[in-house]
Amino acid sequence: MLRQFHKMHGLGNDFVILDAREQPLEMTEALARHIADRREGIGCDQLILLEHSDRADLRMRIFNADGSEVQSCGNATRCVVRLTGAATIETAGGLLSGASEGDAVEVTLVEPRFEWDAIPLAYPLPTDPLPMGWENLDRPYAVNVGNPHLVFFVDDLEDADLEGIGPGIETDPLFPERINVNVASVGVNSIRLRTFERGAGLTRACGTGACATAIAAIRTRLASSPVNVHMAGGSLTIAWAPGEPVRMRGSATHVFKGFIDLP
Ligand SMILES: N[C@@H](CCC[C@H](N)C(=O)O)C(=O)O
Repeated sequence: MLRQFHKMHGLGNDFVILDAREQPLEMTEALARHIADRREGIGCDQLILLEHSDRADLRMRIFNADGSEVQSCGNATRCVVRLTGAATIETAGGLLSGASEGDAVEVTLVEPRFEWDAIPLAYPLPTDPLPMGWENLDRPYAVNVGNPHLVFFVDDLEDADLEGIGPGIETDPLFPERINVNVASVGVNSIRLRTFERGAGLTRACGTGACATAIAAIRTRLASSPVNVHMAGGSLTIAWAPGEPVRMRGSATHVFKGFIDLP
């Protein structure tokens, strides 16, 4: 059956968005991987499936390029708010909200979690920081913002071979659900960030990575809220205070609309 899709991106982190609210669609890991494949399918970092929700304006399901279904995606949340006008969005990572404001979209994600079993880790360890190291990356902060992140603060962003070291950290048995890996350097209330995403590899920007990194920086007083986070694809403004959900503001871009033949 021919289905319409939207290609969108948030700061170069790109998505195929399929709206299955009227016509349900059974998504499998293999089908998601095929659609996300840049040679065989349409190509994207994440496939986003919109479904009906009883709790919110819509339900957003997120599939990484490797086909794995995950809980949250900050950049896609802004894209879905822009595309549909939804004010509330149900995800596996929690209930989110958002609104378009001129060229920008502001979304409120969830309250971050820091406990070892909420990250989750395989066994109890402190998470602020985690007393662990991988090659020249040491003592990351672990933060769950709906999905799991590690944040390494470094002096020189270019020193970290994130592409080389990312897969080993992502799949370390310490992280039973795998993990997203962020490397960041902090300037005067601004952060430079690179992210190796679980199930997708290096991306041009990661919204939840920016949130997790800003939260870790605010918590450790390296930065104060709101803070600008700069990534290869552009910048986001992140606001957070302890005990509150994290807020993210940035662009969401529609690229084109097309049709794909799906079973
Ligand atoms: N690009 C995203 C995060 C997508 C999911 C992530 N790779 C995971 O597995 O948790 C973002 O903008 O937040």
